[in-house]
Amino acid sequence: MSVPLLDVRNLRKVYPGPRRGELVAVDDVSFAVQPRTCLAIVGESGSGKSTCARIIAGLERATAGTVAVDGDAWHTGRPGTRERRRRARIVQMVFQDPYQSLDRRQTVGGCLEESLRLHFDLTGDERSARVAALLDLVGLTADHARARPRLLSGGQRQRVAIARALASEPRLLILDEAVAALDVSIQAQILNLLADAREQTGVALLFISHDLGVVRQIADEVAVMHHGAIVEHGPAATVLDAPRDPYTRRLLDSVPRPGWRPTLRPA
Ligand SMILES: Nc1ncnc2c1ncn2[C@@H]1O[C@H](COP(=O)(O)OP(=O)(O)OP(=O)(O)O)[C@@H](O)[C@H]1O
Repeated sequence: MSVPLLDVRNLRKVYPGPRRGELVAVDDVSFAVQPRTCLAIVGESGSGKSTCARIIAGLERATAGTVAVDGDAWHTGRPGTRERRRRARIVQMVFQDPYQSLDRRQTVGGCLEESLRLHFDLTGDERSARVAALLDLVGLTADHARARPRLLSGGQRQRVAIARALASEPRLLILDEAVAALDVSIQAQILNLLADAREQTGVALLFISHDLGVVRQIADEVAVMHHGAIVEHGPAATVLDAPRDPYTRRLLDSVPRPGWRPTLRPA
């Protein structure tokens, strides 16, 4: 088997807990992401998904364990500026709320240009052409390039956040609940655009979500997290259609299916 793009081994994160105790947020987690594939990490709120993502992206220190990219071991402490920039060429992250991460005073075009300036030595014309190509990739136009985030819808803002993340031509995009705040029809559009981006750029996806319906639409492989540990990991069709672990089954049972009706209990 070829060297994975991302290889996470025995990751552990312990936070100080209540009353001088410890809170084990991530407990001996291992997984790999192959180039050009999508691994989804699913689980309920508090299961440790975001903590794993933040450690891989260098936003959080690991207590123990290793993260290797292309076989190159990454120090799991907090990286310095130069190392952060080097890693940003390889791994980018998109969060749930793009409004928080976009500069409200900056136009969409300005935001993409800034990212390109940070990572590449391009002429003005080359940069403009790259901005146009990125906008096109995420289904936005030159009109959007002149707009500021407050004039955009939630879905459009998330498109901008994805374009900005793709500007550095990363090998891996980590999406942490990136479609959770969007309407179902907008979610579907964003998932389609991620599939197109994957096809066109070859970027691999680490897709973090509590929503198994969404995961079914995008993932090749699924890892299920519960209380900080991975309880099941395999091809998406196997995990979602023939789960072996009781927790995965419970998680799947709680997803509304077509024709599902809420049970009304008397008050
Ligand atoms: N900075 C922190 N300090 C202390 N505890 C933390 C911190 N960040 C996360 N935790 C705790 O670690 C556990 C895992 O949190 P994490 O955010 O990774 O879970 P999650 O599965 O991503 O859930 P969510 O989707 O709600 O963020 C939770 O119990 C959380 O309260």
